[in-house]
Amino acid sequence: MYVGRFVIVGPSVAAYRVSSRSFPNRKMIERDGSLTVVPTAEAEETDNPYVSYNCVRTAGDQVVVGNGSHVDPITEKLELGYPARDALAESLLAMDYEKDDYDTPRIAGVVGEDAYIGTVRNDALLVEQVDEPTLVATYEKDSPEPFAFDAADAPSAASDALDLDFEHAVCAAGVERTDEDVRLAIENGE
Ligand SMILES: NC(=O)c1ncn([C@@H]2O[C@H](COP(=O)(O)O)[C@@H](O)[C@H]2O)c1NC=O
Repeated sequence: MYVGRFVIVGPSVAAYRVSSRSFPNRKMIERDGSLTVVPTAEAEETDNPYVSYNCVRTAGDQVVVGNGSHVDPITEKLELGYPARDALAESLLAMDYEKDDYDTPRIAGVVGEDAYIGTVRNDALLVEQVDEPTLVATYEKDSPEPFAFDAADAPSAASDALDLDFEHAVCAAGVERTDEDVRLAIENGE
């Protein structure tokens, strides 16, 4: 099954995976504590505005994951003290679904003392508190649903997400939050 990009919120572990039919030549890099999706050296030039972005950012002891540029305003609102529910709902609604050929939804998660997951589609805005591993994807599985995911730390969250049996895996990020710190990991595919 092809579900496109997906987010899993654990609730103290999270993962974000890029799966892509159209833009497979991408990888994640770490910059100043953020993870960014960028083209690989082999990638053809594109003017698609949705395929390179910060996919993981930290705001104090909270971490934001998502499939596009909405990760930035969500992070900035958390830094201003907005509750995670409101930061997600306001940013997703303001930026809305992607204006591409598929009306691709925006998906995101926040890991913190409380954890949330959300999506904005062309027919819905959904933001939910998470207390068990929960997945939302851009296609097919496009409403948050419980999902068996038992990764215990950031590296295994990234590698387990990359290995999940959904088509066209490209790269994945893992997040682990403890009371002491936040850890991030990257797993880039072949
Ligand atoms: N975030 C991403 O990594 C990403 N990759 C592709 N898209 C969008 O989704 C469309 C479909 O891509 P694909 O056929 O790879 O699923 C692309 O034309 C692009 O508008 C993305 N936008 C949202 O998921």
